[in-house]
Amino acid sequence: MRTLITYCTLFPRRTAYVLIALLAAGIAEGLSLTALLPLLTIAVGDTGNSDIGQRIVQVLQNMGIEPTIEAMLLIIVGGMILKSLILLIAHRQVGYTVAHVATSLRLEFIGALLTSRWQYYLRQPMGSLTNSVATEANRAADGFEHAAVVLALSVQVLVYGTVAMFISWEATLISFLIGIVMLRALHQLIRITRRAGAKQTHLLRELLTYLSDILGSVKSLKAMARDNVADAILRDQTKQLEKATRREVMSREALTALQEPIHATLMAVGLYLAVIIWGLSMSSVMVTAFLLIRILNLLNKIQRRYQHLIAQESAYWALRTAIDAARAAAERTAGTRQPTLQKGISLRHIYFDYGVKSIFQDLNLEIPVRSFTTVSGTSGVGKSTLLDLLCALADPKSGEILIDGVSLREIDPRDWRHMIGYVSQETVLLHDTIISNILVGAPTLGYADAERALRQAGAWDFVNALPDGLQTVVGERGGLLSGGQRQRIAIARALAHQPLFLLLDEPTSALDPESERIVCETLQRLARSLTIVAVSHQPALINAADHIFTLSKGKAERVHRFLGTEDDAEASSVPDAEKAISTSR
Ligand SMILES: Nc1ncnc2c1ncn2[C@@H]1O[C@H](COP(=O)(O)OP(=O)(O)OP(=O)(O)O)[C@@H](O)[C@H]1O
Repeated sequence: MRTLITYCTLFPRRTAYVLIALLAAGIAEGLSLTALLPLLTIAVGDTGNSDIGQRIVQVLQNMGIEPTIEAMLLIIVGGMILKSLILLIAHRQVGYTVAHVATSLRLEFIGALLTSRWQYYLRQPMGSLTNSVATEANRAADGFEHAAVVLALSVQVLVYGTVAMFISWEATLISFLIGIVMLRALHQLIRITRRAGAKQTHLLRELLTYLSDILGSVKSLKAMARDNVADAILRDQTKQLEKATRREVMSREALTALQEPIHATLMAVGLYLAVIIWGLSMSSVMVTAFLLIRILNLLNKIQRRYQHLIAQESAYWALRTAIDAARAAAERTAGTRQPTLQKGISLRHIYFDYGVKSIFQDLNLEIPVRSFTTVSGTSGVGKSTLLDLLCALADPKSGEILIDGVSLREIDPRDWRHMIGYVSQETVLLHDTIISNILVGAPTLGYADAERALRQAGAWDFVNALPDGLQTVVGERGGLLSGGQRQRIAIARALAHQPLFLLLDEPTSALDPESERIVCETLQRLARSLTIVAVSHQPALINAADHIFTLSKGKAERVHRFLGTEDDAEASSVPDAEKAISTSR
């Protein structure tokens, strides 16, 4: 019931349209049925025994309609056609609304997720997110459809009930009482459906979470013939899902199967009361019986539809919880100062931790503009975290990051990020063309920007040599390209919108020496007009930088280039910076 009310309050206008249309349809149907009585009375020549029959005949005569069989039949058929037309409009409205519900839930979830804090986003399993967008949004929208039908059927029950009341209030009352008893008696099956639906929602999430994890590392598992472990787990989860689905099917079918015999028994009792106990006229009994069958049928239908709604409701609530959690983790949008990058970036007394794990303690770092800075350090020391702080994906626990002297806290993170080009450590490309991968999220850019960015990243020659050039589809996660090619496409993506601040996390780790040389030269050239910070272990890249820092014990240490004797310099085939770094360690 809570879901039913929630749907109505979430989409009040659309629910109201649907209900008005269905109410009109119910009235049309009710009106055409009342014409049955005079039709029957005329057919059996029994007008004298039926009050209601006489009254309707009189009303029709007042309207200038002679109550002939033909006229009655026309009224019934006309009413039914009108009803069908109204139902068509109503059902179309329901269909459109169902699509709208799915779309708005999806957009709400995606919107909440994309504006959530990076640390929250990181903790979400990919499979669970895709399941929410695909499966849960659809199931929740199906739930809305069932809710709308439950409401519409309830309206129809009211219409029928009202019509039936005029004919025999006793029979109507009895049939409602009987209907309520039936609904209560079969409610246990609804409970089973609710549990089975919730189980399916939970299992679908687990299954898709596991599946997407496995698909992410399927190559290494396959190479070691260990994919059968994944197979076994996926099989087990799929079987459990089937079990839950069977339970839902069983309870649904049991409800339908039990409704029929109970219905027939109750009808027999109803007829007995009407004919034998109350001694109603034959025509009234026939119409009453007809109306009672309709009422009980409608009540049965309501219960069946309600059961469908209950089977889907857990998907809606799971999605709602996910949306609310993402909203609660929304990243700050406060900050009104417009960022500039004319002077430099300063990190002052930065403290940062991931819960119990402390990463930075009193970190201080100066990054001058139009320069190339590299940061190195042992694995896990916090190099990527430093980049996260610089692009405001993480906030320091204390201390300040100053952009041209303005605290990053006073700047809207999105305004700041518009000025940033970022190359992540793991190069994951979209399953799309090279040009789409480069221009993604930047609709104002075009072919010329992509070509310039590819040239800057030293990737133009290999892309141009491909049969489809920029239109080459790179495959799942860019799998049809080599690691080095992927990395250069990622660098081109970061350069496409001509950022002022370029952040690179191990940008040359997958490159051959020649490609690395090209990228280093590119970065040195770019550093004349923009500010670059690269995290790297690669001697060539470190050596190409203007400023070199190492991270150690939560602090940054400036590494000065080794200024040895001429002999030392000549002997140095290992990059100077690397020597200096190893000396400083
Ligand atoms: N979201 C997170 N939640 C908790 N701990 C994290 C999170 N991200 C990173 N860490 C931990 O913080 C430490 C620093 O991680 P970070 O990725 O910044 O290191 P790194 O120096 O870039 O390492 P590598 O060179 O191996 O990439 C690591 O020990 C890591 O396990």
